[in-house]
Amino acid sequence: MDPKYFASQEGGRRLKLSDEESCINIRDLKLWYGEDQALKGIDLMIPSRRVTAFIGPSGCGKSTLLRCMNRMNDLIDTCRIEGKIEIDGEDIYAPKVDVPELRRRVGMVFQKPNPFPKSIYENVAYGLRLQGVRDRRKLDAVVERSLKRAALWDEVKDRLHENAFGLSGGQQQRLVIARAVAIEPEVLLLDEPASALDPISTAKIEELIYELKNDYTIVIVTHNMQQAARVSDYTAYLYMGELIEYNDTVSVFTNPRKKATEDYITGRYG
Ligand SMILES: Nc1ncnc2c1ncn2[C@@H]1O[C@H](COP(=O)(O)OP(=O)(O)OP(=O)(O)O)[C@@H](O)[C@H]1O
Repeated sequence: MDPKYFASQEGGRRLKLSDEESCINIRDLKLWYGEDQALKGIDLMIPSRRVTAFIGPSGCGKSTLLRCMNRMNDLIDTCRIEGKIEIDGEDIYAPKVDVPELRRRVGMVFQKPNPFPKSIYENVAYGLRLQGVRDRRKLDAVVERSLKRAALWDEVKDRLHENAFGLSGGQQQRLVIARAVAIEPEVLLLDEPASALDPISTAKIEELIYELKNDYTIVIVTHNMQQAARVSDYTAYLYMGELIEYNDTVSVFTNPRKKATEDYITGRYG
């Protein structure tokens, strides 16, 4: 793969995990759905204000691992977790943790855009209204700023009060990202955010991810190897619930340490 494709090559410098400031620390994380173990002792440090991609074959545990980071797996009755996840040094599974507040800090965007059946404006203002913000000028400012952050403002500024379902799929996904950033999270978890979109919308989402990493720690699950190479600074390759390889994206794609990683990224797997 041509090095110019790699976001992490910007400015010709190679990123190094050991130089990074840690945002999320995962230690010996094990997870079961009933009797089935989906994560088998994951150790991973996710750096601040970088993009980290999870890649690996279907069923290897990418989404499960992502969902652990804002405790979305709490919603699954059969799910049991051992090990530790710290965000900014705080154990997110400690009993005192306020889970809704954790989910405000750690926003999530899914594969299929899921705007609420409300206007564009109200979708973005939603989180602030939940927090009790009533001041119209403040809401207006946050809606505008968030839509600009999500590179959607110019396309929707004249129809803010129309229903969000009138937007295209790609616009809806950017709206969902605007809704997530409106409440100022620290981390954005993106679970295959572009896999339901056409190539032009996908390119817009990728550009957006590139912009957003200045302000947020981003973790993205993707099936698309080119996408992982294009958008991420670091790549983790998972296989059957284990972390096989984790390094800066250029190294993983051009000089993987493990044969299993090489087989997967070159398409020789399966
Ligand atoms: N809610 C659930 N209940 C039971 N088992 C689950 C649940 N969610 C996932 N699993 C199982 O856990 C394992 C890991 O699934 P997960 O969705 O995390 O993998 P993935 O790598 O994200 O896959 P894909 O790329 O297909 O989305 C799989 O064996 C899956 O069947």
